[in-house]
Amino acid sequence: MVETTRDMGAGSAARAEGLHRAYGRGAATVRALRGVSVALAPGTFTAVMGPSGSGKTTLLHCLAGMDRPTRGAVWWGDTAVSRLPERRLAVLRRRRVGFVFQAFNLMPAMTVAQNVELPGRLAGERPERGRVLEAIARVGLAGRERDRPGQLSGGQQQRVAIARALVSRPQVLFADEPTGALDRATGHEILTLLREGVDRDGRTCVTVTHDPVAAGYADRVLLLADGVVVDELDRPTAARVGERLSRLGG
Ligand SMILES: Nc1ncnc2c1ncn2[C@@H]1O[C@H](COP(=O)(O)OP(=O)(O)OP(=O)(O)O)[C@@H](O)[C@H]1O
Repeated sequence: MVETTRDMGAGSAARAEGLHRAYGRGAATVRALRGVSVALAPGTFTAVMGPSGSGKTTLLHCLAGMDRPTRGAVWWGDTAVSRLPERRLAVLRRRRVGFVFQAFNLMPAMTVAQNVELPGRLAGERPERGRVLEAIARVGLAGRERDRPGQLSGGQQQRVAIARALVSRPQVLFADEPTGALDRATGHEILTLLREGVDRDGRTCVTVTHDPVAAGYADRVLLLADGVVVDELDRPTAARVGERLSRLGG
């Protein structure tokens, strides 16, 4: 197991210390994470890879405050996320992190702008029109604010989902296989957009992917197997990632 201690401590945008996450009880217990420690330096792009069932989504959900570890701690800057009561966590999560899913998860009856506004509205806030338009423009969809998701291509729908995640100006953007439902060329556009957010806006980005080419957009790849980090690659190329993955049987 590789302990990624290099960036530990203050200064990380987010970090996990000794994360364990078990599902179920007794003989049926699944140990999805078995002691994962990772630190995400601000303004970096990390790809999380590994065989199916290795714990990638569980790690992302724990780091994003969407799931609670059974043991261990998650930090966003100086804030101990895993100890926050649910309501405070919900408020902080909306301000500090964004999340993008493989399946876009847009509301089909709502317009692009309404989808982007939705998280704020659900939190009882009045949408700031300027911020909403800025987020939509940032993902290259200026002028499409009144369209419904059904009028957009898959790649454009994922852009809307990214705008929705970015409207609160989060420090960390988590993406779980954001290109998994897209063809390669469209996936490339989405990854370029995520990369630009890191390079231009200084955002921290973490993405789960099965695709070595997608991992090549990241600064660092973490390889998971059986709930632990087994390897780490800096400045990955698709070829090197593919080679390491095949060693893992993933
Ligand atoms: N809510 C849950 N209840 C029970 N078991 C779960 C739950 N979520 C995940 N697991 C189990 O935890 C393990 C890790 O799952 P996880 O989804 O994190 O893996 P993954 O690496 O993201 O897999 P994939 O690449 O297939 O999406 C798997 O054995 C999975 O079946």
